[in-house]
Amino acid sequence: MEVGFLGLGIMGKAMSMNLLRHGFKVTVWNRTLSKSHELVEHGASVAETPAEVVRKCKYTIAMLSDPSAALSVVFGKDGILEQICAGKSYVDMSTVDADTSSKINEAIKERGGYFLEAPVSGSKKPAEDGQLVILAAGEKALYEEVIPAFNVMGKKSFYLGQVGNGAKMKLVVNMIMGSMMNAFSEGLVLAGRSGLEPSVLLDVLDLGGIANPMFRLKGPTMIQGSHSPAFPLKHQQKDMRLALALGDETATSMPVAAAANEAFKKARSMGLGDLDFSAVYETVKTLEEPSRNSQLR
Ligand SMILES: NC(=O)C1=CN([C@@H]2O[C@H](COP(=O)(O)OP(=O)(O)OC[C@H]3O[C@@H](n4cnc5c(N)ncnc54)[C@H](OP(=O)(O)O)[C@@H]3O)[C@@H](O)[C@H]2O)C=CC1
Ligand SMILES: O=CC(=O)O
Repeated sequence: MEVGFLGLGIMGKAMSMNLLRHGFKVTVWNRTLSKSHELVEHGASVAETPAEVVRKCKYTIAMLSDPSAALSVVFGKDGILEQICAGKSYVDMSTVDADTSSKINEAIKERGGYFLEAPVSGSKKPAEDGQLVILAAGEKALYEEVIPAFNVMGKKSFYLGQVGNGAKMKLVVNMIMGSMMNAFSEGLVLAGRSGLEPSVLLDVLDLGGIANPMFRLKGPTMIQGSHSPAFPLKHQQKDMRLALALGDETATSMPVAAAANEAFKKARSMGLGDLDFSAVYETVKTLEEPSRNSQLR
């Protein structure tokens, strides 16, 4: 199967590498050309524009940062719309909102093409290991056609119905994850400030009913103050923002998510946006400092 792949960031690089490893013929495009070099060493071809990828490939997959990137690659100069036509398909795996996905779907359908949204749950390591959870929605026939590619990139694919449902499911999941990360960060800080050993807290958590892979994976590095990016904090904040907008639309009160979003915004304002989203821990530590200092004075 020949596929195009747009966006070779943390996720796109790992996902396209998996496709190559499993025998897919892959043509890649990335805004910053240098990121395609490693893929080329592993057998990928490079295209100069998203339009060129679509011209060459029946199926084009995208993994881009946010709604504005997703829209510009479709609607911009040399974008997807310039070449999409009957018999060609576009699968956007970026995390965006339902409105963005719907705009893309309508434009592609107008030109006779097929569209599937398919955001993923799982981070850098699951992407490298082909263990993502794929949340697809849109053209059912296309979903069935691209299952071989999904099976390489993920451990489980869900088909969720009409376009928008994949985006919504992903935003709900990441809203929960971002809120959990904030509670976890506060717990680690609280433990330390209470004279407890944060590493022991990790052991206690891991044996109880709220044990989870995220605490297990991120806890030890967070304690060390190391936040090498697997899931960049700026993207987690984008997801909180989009989830809160979904909450606005559906009149869903989400005070916990709103507070978590503020913490991620604070972290971005501190210049931590390109670090892992676990860096919100540093914000919690900093926010605690003033009252702590005044107590010490
Ligand atoms: N990292 C993770 O753990 C996960 C991320 N996601 C989601 O996947 C998507 C990608 O994430 P990730 O790989 O981590 O992000 P990165 O920041 O590592 O990569 C973003 C990609 O988008 C491209 N891009 C950004 N803006 C534009 C633009 N205006 N036009 C064209 N290309 C653009 C970048 O190109 P360039 O190299 O030129 O900057 C890069 O290829 C996001 O939507 C994220 O929320 C979902 C699950 C897990
Ligand atoms: O979107 C991030 C993830 O880990 O899933």
